[in-house]
Amino acid sequence: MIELSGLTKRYGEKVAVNNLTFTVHPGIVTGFLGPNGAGKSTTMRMMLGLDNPSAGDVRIDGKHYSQLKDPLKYIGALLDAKAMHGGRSAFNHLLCLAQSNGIPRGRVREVLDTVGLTAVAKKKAKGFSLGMGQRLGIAGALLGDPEILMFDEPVNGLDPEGIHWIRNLMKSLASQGRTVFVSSHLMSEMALTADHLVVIGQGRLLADTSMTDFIRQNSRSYVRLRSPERERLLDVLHQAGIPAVEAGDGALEVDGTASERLGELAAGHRLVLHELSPQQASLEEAFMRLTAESVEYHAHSDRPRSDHAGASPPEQAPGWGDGWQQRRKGA
Ligand SMILES: Nc1ncnc2c1ncn2[C@@H]1O[C@H](COP(=O)(O)OP(=O)(O)OP(=O)(O)O)[C@@H](O)[C@H]1O
Repeated sequence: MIELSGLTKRYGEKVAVNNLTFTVHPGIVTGFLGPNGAGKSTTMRMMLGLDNPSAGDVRIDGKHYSQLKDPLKYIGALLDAKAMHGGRSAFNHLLCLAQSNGIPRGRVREVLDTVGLTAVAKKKAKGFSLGMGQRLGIAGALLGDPEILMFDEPVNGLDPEGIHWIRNLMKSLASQGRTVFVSSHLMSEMALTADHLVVIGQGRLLADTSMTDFIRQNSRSYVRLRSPERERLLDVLHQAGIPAVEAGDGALEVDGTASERLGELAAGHRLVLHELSPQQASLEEAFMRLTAESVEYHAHSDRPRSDHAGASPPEQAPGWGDGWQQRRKGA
């Protein structure tokens, strides 16, 4: 596992990483999220001993990175796909890494095959596309067959087939009991890959929780109902003491009541329903809500809204009808 304790990095006045304490556990994929400049890469660099902490500590299986003998056998990382000697072939790049870490030559061919670069093994890395460079970086991470893997933006530049491949690779590495720590700005991809999330903003820890709990805690979940007898449905809900919100497209939205109960209530009153669908915000919405206050760099025309996926929508939010106002006033 990877253990961070009070990890801090200052660059002059700038506190890039601020007192981070969390543990990355084996057997699951842990996603590492944060807005631009939140401190993700700096944290990963310190995990790999590429930067020294200003304070605090990070340990890999109880040891500092510098104490690891043949570190590629403990932890493999993809940080920067371009961080390789462009004049070397893919094979020779990996061979150099292997030789400096006591890894047999045969393993180079294995990982080239795993990442699908066997056909271009003799080609110089400087001629590689972004996606090929990512694959070569991933091959380097896998080279020592390590128990811990760390990927910074691994799907950057990969085509859809490549994205699918890296997703399955990370899941299968975790299912083998390995520790997988991955950063990405692609929320839809992260939602499909990660079991657990660590979220930081302006260097500070904002969340360390399961994917399911993260979305539940940072978004609004509700049930959408549509009926050709909308007014009668509203009456039935009202009589049952269940507040409903008008969705704007003719549907009703109900917070805090399970879809099963709503379905049974409608059936009990012989009401036809055309829709009964539990809704959950996406990871992207939950992320934007949690990190809205921590976003440092944003375009003015697209300023993130702290209420984006709010459990308490704003009075003027589009799609929120009078029902919400009435419910709030009546609450
Ligand atoms: N060598 C450095 N010198 C000065 N400031 C730095 C240095 N490296 C990083 N920083 C600053 O530290 C902060 C965190 O940067 P970092 O690259 O770790 O963020 P990040 O979360 O990886 O961002 P992104 O998602 O944009 O890649 C930023 O404000 C950055 O400008």
